[in-house]
Amino acid sequence: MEKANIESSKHGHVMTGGSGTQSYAKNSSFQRDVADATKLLIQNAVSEQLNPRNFPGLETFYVADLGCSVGPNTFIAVQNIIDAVKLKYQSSNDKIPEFQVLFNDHTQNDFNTLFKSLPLNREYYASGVPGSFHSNLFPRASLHFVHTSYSLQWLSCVPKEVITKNKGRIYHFGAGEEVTKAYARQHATDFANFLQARAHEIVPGGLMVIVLPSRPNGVSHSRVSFNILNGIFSSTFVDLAKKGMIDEEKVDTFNLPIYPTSPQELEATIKQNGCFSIEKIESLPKITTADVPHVVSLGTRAITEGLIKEHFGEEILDVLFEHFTNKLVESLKDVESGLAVNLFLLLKRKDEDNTTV
Ligand SMILES: C[S@@+](CC[C@H](N)C(=O)[O-])C[C@H]1O[C@@H](n2cnc3c(N)ncnc32)[C@H](O)[C@@H]1O
Ligand SMILES: [Mg+2]
Repeated sequence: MEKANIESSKHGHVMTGGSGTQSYAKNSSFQRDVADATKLLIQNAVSEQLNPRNFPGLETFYVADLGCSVGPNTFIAVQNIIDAVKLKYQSSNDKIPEFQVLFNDHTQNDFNTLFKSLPLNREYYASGVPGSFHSNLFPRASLHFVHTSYSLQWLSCVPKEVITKNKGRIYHFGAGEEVTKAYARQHATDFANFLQARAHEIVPGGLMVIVLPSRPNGVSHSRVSFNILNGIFSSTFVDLAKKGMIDEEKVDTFNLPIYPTSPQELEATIKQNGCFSIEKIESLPKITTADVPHVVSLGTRAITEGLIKEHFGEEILDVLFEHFTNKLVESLKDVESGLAVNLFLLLKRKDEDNTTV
């Protein structure tokens, strides 16, 4: 029995490193548009919800970006946060603190590329923090602002029961209720662990912004663009297996550990955790990037090729993504006809006795 896909996600699957033509850095313009779309929301979040008086005499303001990858998007998000915090301190006549930014991702993330591309004129100290954000990464009550964008759709692992049930596809969409429910349960468990760790690390009155692809409440998975796209990606593998280019059994045992959750699912876990108040939960304005098949294909490759290489071998990558691009020429309209909802959540850490600060 193949176990590669569980084990690989245990070590943590990372985006394609470096700054070459197939790197995440060069193929994540959609995620950059998401970061740009959050600028105003972050500004409002800080202006309305961050109170410098909660941190009297603060010398250093700690910002963490979780699942930062290699840049440049993380630098955009971090700058948006720092600009907003400076503005808030200025307008309330409080002394502006220094900023320490903690860039987190899995251990295998290409932190070298991240460090080499740090903005030269940055107004913050930078450190890298390796490890999974599903567990504790920072000391108690040490963070003032946590940000995470397009990372919390990743599960810590493929749910065990899916390995044997999800034959003939690499994604939960279309696999039936049982498989989808297993993914939903895994996401809820992972998110609960994520929140527990952040509750330990974020200072009372500290803020957390979570941005992620999502499924609107009550909407079937089949109407969500994110799922339609991954469904087409999944059928690319099946086509290659039919042509004898990859092993059918390998397709059965391969599963993408990603799940677009709904506001309802997130809210239930946040309430259960009890340490955060939900200050905002809303959809981002629609990202209007013109989707072009080869751009979408390259973007998908920069995100998934590490996982695929490990399971199927490097030699299938070029032909797989060429076929995926060709399929998208026909079917990108199906993705575009679905609902593409990106969620913006603003949480605030309650006081030690769990009253809202
Ligand atoms: C699509 S990238 C998003 C990167 C960046 N935030 C952006 O918006 O461009 C998702 C990132 O989340 C990271 N990631 C996924 N699960 C993680 C975990 N459990 N702990 C830390 N990082 C994780 C991946 O390694 C990857 O770099
Ligand atoms: Mg499978």
